[in-house]
Order: sequence, then structure tokens, then C-alpha cells
Amino acid sequence: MNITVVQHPLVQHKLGLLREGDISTMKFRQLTQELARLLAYEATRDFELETIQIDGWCGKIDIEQIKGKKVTVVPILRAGIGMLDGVLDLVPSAKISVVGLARNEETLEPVSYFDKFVDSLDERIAIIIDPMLATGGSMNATIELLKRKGCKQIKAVVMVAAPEGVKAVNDAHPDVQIYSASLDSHLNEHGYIIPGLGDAGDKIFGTKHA
Ligand SMILES: O=P(O)(O)OC[C@H]1O[C@H](OP(=O)(O)OP(=O)(O)O)[C@H](O)[C@@H]1O
Ligand SMILES: O=c1cc[nH]c(=O)[nH]1
Ligand SMILES: [Mg+2]
Repeated sequence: MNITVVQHPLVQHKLGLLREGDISTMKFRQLTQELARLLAYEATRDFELETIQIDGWCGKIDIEQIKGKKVTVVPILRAGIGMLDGVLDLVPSAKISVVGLARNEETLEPVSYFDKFVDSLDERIAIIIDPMLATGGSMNATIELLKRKGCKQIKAVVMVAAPEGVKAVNDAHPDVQIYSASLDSHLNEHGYIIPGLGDAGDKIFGTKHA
């Protein structure tokens, strides 16, 4: 299975705190941002650098900068929004593309309701963010939208992944690297990740049901 599970102690500690059953909206949101920041650090580790010359205080010097056009971060609505600020802390000049998808609770198929992409996607690295990779339907739909717009370098950053979703993405898009804080056990009969986090969107937006 092609996935990078980030084993950093801070990542594992924060993930454990997120799994608390009756966690508050405030705590879930805060931990999601902290985790997103750490996961983004790992996902950007292989970004290419180029050397440029600038005027330093003592004359011309060579410095390194990230090569190419600015990255685009792609939150999948709604829950992906919860990770956005954490990722932007690390890549503050990133452009943001948005994809709105909601899973049909019966069929588990993603239903598209919005998208808005930045330009020149063929020249940008896209980092898709969504806390949950369950069946993989939402992630694959987003990857397909990006590829249709010409995007060639895509990374997927999630907090928790199910083996079923990782396989679905690996099979359809072997070129897309997946980063996660955890590879969990399986999906239950309702398509929820076990042990997972429950409904991440509801927990981030405070719409969680009793
Ligand atoms: O891998 P999949 O089976 O497609 O499931 C994962 C998707 O489900 C959740 O979103 P949801 O549809 O609940 O929307 P929300 O973010 O508005 O809560 C989650 O945030 C993912 O986008
Ligand atoms: O476990 C899951 C699966 C889909 N969406 C969620 O928010 N959680
Ligand atoms: Mg949801």
C-alpha cells in the first residue's frame, strides 16, 4: 500500500487526542490545525529547490528557493477547510483551489456541489487536504478534477485513512502520494473509518449530532 504514515511523536500524540469520543468542537478544530501543519511539513519535504542570486548585506549571495510556480492547496469542503490554516502557516503564499463534495449517505458516492480552481494548474503542485480518506471516492473525484485541468503533481494529505480508500486512490492514481497520521483498520457498514474520528466535518463545524 503506497502511503506515508507520519510517525513523528507530535503527530501521533495529537491524533490520539483527536480520537476522544466526546471531544469539543474547539479542541477538535485546534488539533486538526496543529496536525495539518505537521503533516504539511512532511508532504513538502521533497519540494525541489533552485539556487538564485540576491543582494545580501555583504554583496551578492546565492540562496535556495522553492522551484516553480506557487503551490495550490485544495481543501475538499467542508472538512478540508479545518486543515487549511494549518497548511497555510507553512506555505503562506499558496494559492487556494476549492472543491465542494458531499458523500451520499446511502451510496457513499461523492456528490459535487462546487469547485473553483486557480490558474496554471499544469505548472503547480497541488496539495489536496481532507481529514478523512474513507472509500476514496471524494479524493479520487478531486484528483480527477485537478488532472482534467492539467495538474500533473498531486499530493493528498489526510489525518486518517482507511485501507479501502488508500487502495482506491493507489489503483486509480498511482502517481499521487498520500500522507496520513494513521492507516486505520477498516470501514464499517456505513462507510465510516474504524476506529477513525467519527464525522470530521460535523466535529469541525459544530454540526455534530448527539
Ligand atoms: O473517502 P470517502 O468515502 O469519499 O469519504 C470521505 C469524505 O467524507 C467526508 O466528507 P463529507 O461528505 O461528510 O462532507 P463534509 O466535509 O461536508 O462533512 C470527508 O471529509 C471526506 O471528504
Ligand atoms: O469516517 C469517516 C468517513 C467519512 N467521513 C468522515 O467524516 N468520517
Ligand atoms: Mg461529513
